[in-house]
Amino acid sequence: MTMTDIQLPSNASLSKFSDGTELAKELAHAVGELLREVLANQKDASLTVSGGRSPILFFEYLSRQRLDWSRVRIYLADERCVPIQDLESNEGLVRRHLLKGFAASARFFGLYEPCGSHGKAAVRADRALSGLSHIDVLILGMGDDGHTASLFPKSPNLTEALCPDGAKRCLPMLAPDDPKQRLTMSFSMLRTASRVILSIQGANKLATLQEAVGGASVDDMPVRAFLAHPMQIYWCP
Ligand SMILES: O=C(O)[C@H](O)[C@@H](O)[C@H](O)[C@H](O)COP(=O)(O)O
Repeated sequence: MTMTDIQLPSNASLSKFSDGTELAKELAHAVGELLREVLANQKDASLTVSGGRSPILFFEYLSRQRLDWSRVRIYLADERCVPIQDLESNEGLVRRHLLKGFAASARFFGLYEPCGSHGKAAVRADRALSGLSHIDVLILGMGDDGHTASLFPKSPNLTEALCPDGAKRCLPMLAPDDPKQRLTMSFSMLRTASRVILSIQGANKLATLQEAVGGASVDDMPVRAFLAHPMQIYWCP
């Protein structure tokens, strides 16, 4: 499949990079620019990032961006219900690879704290997000199944989590692979983002994007919910 094969909606743009290093550098530069632009017009900026394996290099480069990080609030689009020390923890990932260098002075708001049950952890996170009225910059990833954040096809609560006007900011979700218990920002929370970048790597995800663009069911591929909104897509082989 060549890059020109994908017919994106008019509100989406696709940028191709030679490899993961170039993508990470360019994405970090672009996010740095976006945050500086927000901070030129607002007293602070909210950045919401996704976890997984591919953002690590992006986080490292983003931490080297020179801006007033003390005015940036960093949130997670989703989290695995594991201790921070667990290598699967997105909070652990952000603390190791992003909250350092110039970005060390940013304020970070984690999603997961052990509190008795998956449902209680989600209620706590939902309350903790009550101070987040809107997202200035949102970085999403995508799985081969078309999930984004932890909005997984077939997960319990998916219908509520995808409701555009849903009351909840965070819900408990189940991933098909371990750790299954996840917390995710809801679509109604994520859709407040003024600037959305989807960052994906590899041929499989390009094929998934093609499938997502070519279909309509958001339940089957939750990433579709975001394709109706302005979005930049960063991709490398
Ligand atoms: O916690 C997570 O796993 C992410 O938020 C998730 O939505 C991720 O972005 C995709 O699963 C892609 O993950 P990779 O970057 O590891 O392929």
